[in-house]
Amino acid sequence: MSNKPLVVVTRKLPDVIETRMMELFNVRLNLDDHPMTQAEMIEAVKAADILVPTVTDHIDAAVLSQAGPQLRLIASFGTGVDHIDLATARQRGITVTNTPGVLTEDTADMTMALILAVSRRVSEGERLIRSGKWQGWGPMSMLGHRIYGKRLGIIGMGRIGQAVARRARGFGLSVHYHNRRRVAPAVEQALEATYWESLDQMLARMDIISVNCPHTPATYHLLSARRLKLLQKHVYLVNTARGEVVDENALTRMLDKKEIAGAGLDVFEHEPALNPKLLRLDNVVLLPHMGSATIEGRVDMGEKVIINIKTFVDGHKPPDRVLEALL
Ligand SMILES: O=C(O)C(=O)[C@@H](O)[C@H](O)[C@H](O)CO
Repeated sequence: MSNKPLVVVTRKLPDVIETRMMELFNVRLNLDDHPMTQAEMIEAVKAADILVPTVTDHIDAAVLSQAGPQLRLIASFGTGVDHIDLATARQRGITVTNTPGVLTEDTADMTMALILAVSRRVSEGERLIRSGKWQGWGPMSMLGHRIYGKRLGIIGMGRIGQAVARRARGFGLSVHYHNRRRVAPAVEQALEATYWESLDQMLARMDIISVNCPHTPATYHLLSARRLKLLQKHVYLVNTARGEVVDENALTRMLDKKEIAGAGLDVFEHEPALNPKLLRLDNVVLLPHMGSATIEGRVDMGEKVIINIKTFVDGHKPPDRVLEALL
């Protein structure tokens, strides 16, 4: 790539990262950090040599079909790439990278936070205090459920799923998992994790379910209405992965009818919109997609984007290339 490539960044990144990028590349920033419209995205792919999008940017075939021939790299700021049409990018010879690993621990922490928040009614208690209606301690008030000794079923045993498993062991949970492939025996032993080939059977036997798999065509509505019905009445479901993995309307109906005990949701099918009924349910903890939201994580993600761009610009294969086949 000849002189300084034009790098179009679609959202606000940490100052230290933007400064570094401006030293290295010819950068166009999104100064007011508004989510780009499709028209703005099309304008960006027409101009950019390198695009740095985030989860709020839909890089679909319609957008990519308008990309200029100079667009050679999409260096995504984030791990999930379900907002990018990878097949069309590959057809156009556009390399796609992401930022895996650097937000694993933060997202696993938030998963545990949601498991504790929903099972111990943390948000409800906080709302009661803020409502001014708290009458003081009562022996039977705000009773939740113990998680120590319970069975946790993790869907997706990649980096984040394994980080959740490590934490869950610390909380005295027994760890179970379903994944496309069984993890290495050494990893399973280290995590004291039990593999379930049948997702249906695992769903029917767990106390807590954590969704930690990527959203791909194969995992869309993996937790369908039929599968959600396999969950027992006392179960808590937590999702810090992608909303599209769960049939949100079916889940909402079950939560409303107390067919499961509760849910902790950080992601939704049509973010930022969510099923309005969820807002009225006490047995649901709702978060605005902040699973990985730490300043340390954002800086680390930014540094990974810079390394991916620099190696690409220097004519080498970037370290975090997204290979469709692996998804
Ligand atoms: O990495 C992901 O896949 C996420 O969902 C979040 O951690 C990111 O913050 C977001 O994607 C930024 O683009």
